[in-house]
Amino acid sequence: MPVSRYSTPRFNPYGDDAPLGSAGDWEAPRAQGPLDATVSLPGSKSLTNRELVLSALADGPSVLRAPLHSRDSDLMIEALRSLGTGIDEVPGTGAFGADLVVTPATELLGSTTIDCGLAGTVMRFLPPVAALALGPTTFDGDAGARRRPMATTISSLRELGVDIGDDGRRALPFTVHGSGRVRGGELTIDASSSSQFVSGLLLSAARFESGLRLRHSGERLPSQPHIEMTLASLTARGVAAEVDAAAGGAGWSVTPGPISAAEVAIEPDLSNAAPFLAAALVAGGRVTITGWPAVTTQVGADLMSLLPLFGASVELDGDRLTVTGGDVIRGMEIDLSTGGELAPPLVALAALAESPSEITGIGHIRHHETDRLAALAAEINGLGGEVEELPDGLRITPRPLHGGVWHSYEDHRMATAGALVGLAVDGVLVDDIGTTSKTLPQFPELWRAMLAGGA
Ligand SMILES: O=C(O)C1=C[C@@H](OP(=O)(O)O)[C@@H](O)[C@H](O)C1
Ligand SMILES: C=C(OP(=O)(O)O)C(=O)O
Repeated sequence: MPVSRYSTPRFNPYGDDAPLGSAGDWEAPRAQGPLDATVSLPGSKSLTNRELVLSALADGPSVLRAPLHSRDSDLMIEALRSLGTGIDEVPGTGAFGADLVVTPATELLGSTTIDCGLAGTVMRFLPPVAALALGPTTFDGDAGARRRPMATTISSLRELGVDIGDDGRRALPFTVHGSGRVRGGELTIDASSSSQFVSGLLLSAARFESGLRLRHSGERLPSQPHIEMTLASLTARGVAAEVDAAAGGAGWSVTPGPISAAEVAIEPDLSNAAPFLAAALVAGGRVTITGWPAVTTQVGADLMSLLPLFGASVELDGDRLTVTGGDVIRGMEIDLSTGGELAPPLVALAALAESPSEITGIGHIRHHETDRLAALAAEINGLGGEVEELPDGLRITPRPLHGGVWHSYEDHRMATAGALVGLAVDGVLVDDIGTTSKTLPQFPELWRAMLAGGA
């Protein structure tokens, strides 16, 4: 199995008792005063990995401009290549590496093993693609990936007539025995633990013989903007994909037909902007992110309304978004069900606020890279904080924090949340800052440049 340039060492957070200051810990820099920084960020993980999949299924070669290059996008590229897709690097138009030319395979071929790492987008978006390939494709990933929910992907494909072996598996590893065709049709699934179950099916559905009429039936549907992103990416490539009005917002249909080749410019990752923008609240001063899109389906755009709730002021000037910290960080009550991936930095902010907060609607983030509710509570409480786990969120009562090891749990957003706390607290040691390579390998440099007032 190819080893990604961005692989981080395997690490069991629950077994680790590394002493303070052990080799590999990253001393989170303290802010020395108010910030005045401009930061440019690499491309969106969610957009890059969707466009890679759609390009591989398209009717001709596509070009991705300024795509993300990180562990998650590397894994997606390697997986699609191993199914026969041509993916070539050409000189980049962005500041963060090569552009990509994606040439679809004449016929997708299985007989391969796909390493999903810890990438939800790889493990949920590619099994339907493997079903369209000829031959067996085995999916596996990190130890943490084997704990992430996959039952809905497996049962969906089985209901659409795809052979996934008969060993009753509900998680990685499993093998999709692709026959080169998927029947498609009507399907009802429970996507309450991840919107990626919906997106994964929709992305391939135009290539199913009957397309797909999909419904969600379950107690909640998290991360709906990510489903809107999937629909928008499909329609931009000429696919008839829409919300099924009859299903009250919890149904979608995709008509069978070609997926157009396209030249697509990938927007900067607005969710990765969260710790940088939140830094202006923690340290004071202001942080500007460049390349902020005027129109986007990225849930990170919600930071424009979320950060003012904590006391920031926000100004969009052309494509530059500036967040300026207020006198204090205010605590607040928010339902974050649409943007669970923004929870780690916002919980870190809440721990540094002047009054308590409750962040709810995010029970599903127990199934992200790690159980983020448990991890955030453990790490903040480990530094003297008071965070209580709720069934679907966290209650955060700010307390004076002290230094110590902040565990990353192989979770990029846990690592960056530790960096945010470390801006305000002496002696915070993030044990695995390298895990930010999942979506933002440049994080340590960009963070130091932000503190130095750089770009
Ligand atoms: O489709 C996507 O690109 C994503 C969907 C969301 O997943 P969940 O619905 O599992 O939260 C989000 O949290 C994740 O970071 C990326
Ligand atoms: C939940 C996340 O990732 P994944 O795409 O692996 O689900 C995330 O990036 O916050």
